[in-house]
This record gives sequence, C-alpha cells and structure tokens, in this order.
Amino acid sequence: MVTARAPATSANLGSGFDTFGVALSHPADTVSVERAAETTIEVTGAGAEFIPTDPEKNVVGAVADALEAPAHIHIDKGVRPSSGLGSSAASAAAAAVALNEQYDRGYSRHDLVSVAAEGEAVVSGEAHADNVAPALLGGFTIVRSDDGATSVDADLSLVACLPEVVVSTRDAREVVPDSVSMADHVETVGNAATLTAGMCRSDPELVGRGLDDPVVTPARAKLITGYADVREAALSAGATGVTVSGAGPSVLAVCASGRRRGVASAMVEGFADAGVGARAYQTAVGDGATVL
Ligand SMILES: Nc1ncnc2c1ncn2[C@@H]1O[C@H](COP(=O)(O)OP(=O)(O)OP(=O)(O)O)[C@@H](O)[C@H]1O
Ligand SMILES: N[C@@H](CCO)C(=O)O
Repeated sequence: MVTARAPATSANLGSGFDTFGVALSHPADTVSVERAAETTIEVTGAGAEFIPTDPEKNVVGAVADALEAPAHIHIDKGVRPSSGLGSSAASAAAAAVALNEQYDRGYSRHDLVSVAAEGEAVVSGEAHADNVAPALLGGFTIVRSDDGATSVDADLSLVACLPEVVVSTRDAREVVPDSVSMADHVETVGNAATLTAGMCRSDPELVGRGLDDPVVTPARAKLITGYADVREAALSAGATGVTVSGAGPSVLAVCASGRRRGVASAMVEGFADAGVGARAYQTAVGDGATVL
C-alpha cells in the first residue's frame, strides 16, 4: 500500500482567473492505494457523505484510468467538498502521486499535473489545472494551457475562511462575464504582475494589492452572503488583501506577519453578523503532494 498527502489550494487569487493558484499548509486530503484488478473507492472524513464512490464520478477514478493503474483507493478527506479550497484537486493530486509510486510509473510532479487535471474534468467539465498544479508542485503556481505550470516558493501568512454555504464550481463559472473592457484588462494585468512580484519577494503588501480584480470577483461575491462585510472586517484587522478563494464560498486573506489570528476572528465574526456560520484556517503558503 502507498499513502500520499495533498494540500488544499486556493485558485485564481483575484487577478489570476484560471491561471494562479497557491498551496496551503493545511488542511489536506490523504489517499491510500493498493493494486487491484479494478478500481474501487472508499471515502471517509470531511463531507464524505457528499462524495461519490463510483469511479466514473470520483476524480480519483479518472486519475487511475489516466495512469492505467486500477486500485482500491481510500480517500480520507481533510478538505470539505464544494469549499473553494480545491477539495477535488487535493484528492486527484494525492491519488496521482500515490498511484505513480505504487505502479512505479516514474512520472515527475510536473508530468502528473495533466493527469490530475483529467480528474478535475470529471467534476467541473473541463480539465483546469489551477488547483491541481499547486496541489502537486506546492508554493505559488502559474498555469498556461499549452506549456504546463511554473511554481515559485513563497513565505506568506494566509487565512482561509469557510462559511457554511455551498457554491459549486459549475454554478460559479456560469456568472463569469464572457468579455472584459480594455480598462479592466489593463487593471487586471497590473494586479497580476504586482501579485507575482509579491510572491517572488514573499511581500504581503504587494500580494495583497495583487488580489484586486474588477471582473470575476465582483460577479462571484454576490453568491457569498456577507462577503463585502467580511472583506472589510479582514482588512480592518490587518489583512493586506482579500478575495474569493477558487470558485468560493471560501474567502482568502493575505496577512501581514503576526496578524493572522485577528484576521481569522474578524472574518468569522463578519459572517456571523450576516447570519452565516464559518470556520477559519490560519494557514500559509505550503508544499505540494508528498508520499507519507
Ligand atoms: N475525491 C473528491 N473529493 C472532493 N469532491 C469530489 C471528489 N470526487 C468528486 N467530487 C465532487 O466534486 C465536487 C466538489 O468539487 P468543486 O470543484 O465544486 O469544489 P472544490 O473542489 O471544493 O472547490 P474549488 O474547486 O472551487 O476549489 C462535489 O460535487 C463532489 O461530489
Ligand atoms: N479557476 C477555477 C478554479 C476552481 O477552483 C474557477 O474559478 O472556476
């Protein structure tokens, strides 16, 4: 048997829709695999009751197919499904690493990005890699459709606040505008470049400014009850920037050093004032999938 751990991730980071992503130090999924004649799946942990065990409908089934590696697969969920924290991607990445090891395929983490993205296609209808890339490579990642992923290590404090609402990726993708104005395009490029420079320098001020986004985030914020108040509360408590995590409903804040606890409390209180329960992960930019 081989067991692998893969982290939660936060995709888009405001200005990098379908392009940027970051691995979180926690929470994470753990996946154990054992060779078998055909793939079977068992799921335990966070939200297990909402996750299919049919290999045709679970992301790890698609990963096993892509690697031609049938196995009994046990997923222990640490990342709640439909959270905006890359729950499906964490399972896909951990399964790809574990099956690669179990069957001695010899693929690199970069090679496994496209394999794990095939798992994502089962869930959201398209093989987007902006969650599986950081889940596999760690750090801050940039994906492009035709040339894989680039990763940058960064040392940054983050808070991921998960409200007790559900927003599916499919629904969140339907509210994204089909086109942008030249003014919004120029602002987005400037923010994305600022964020990237901030990641390279582990500078929370630059990264925070880079989270601003005039296009996707305003459309998706409407799906998250209390978002505007939670964002203001986080900024008042010392966050340098706030955005929707992935397709939501989680809200991600970048924090100046030493401000994480106050930001986390402020965000939970902000959701409570809106009548929504929430939990906050005081986390950081983390490493990618590992064999345990
Ligand atoms: N192994 C798995 N882990 C989690 N979700 C899975 C898995 N396999 C299939 N799913 C399905 O994927 C959906 C969750 O994926 P979705 O992309 O909507 O949320 P997410 O991955 O938590 O968030 P995001 O992609 O926005 O960061 C659920 O409907 C769930 O049933
Ligand atoms: N870029 C994808 C990520 C989903 O986690 C989206 O925002 O729809």
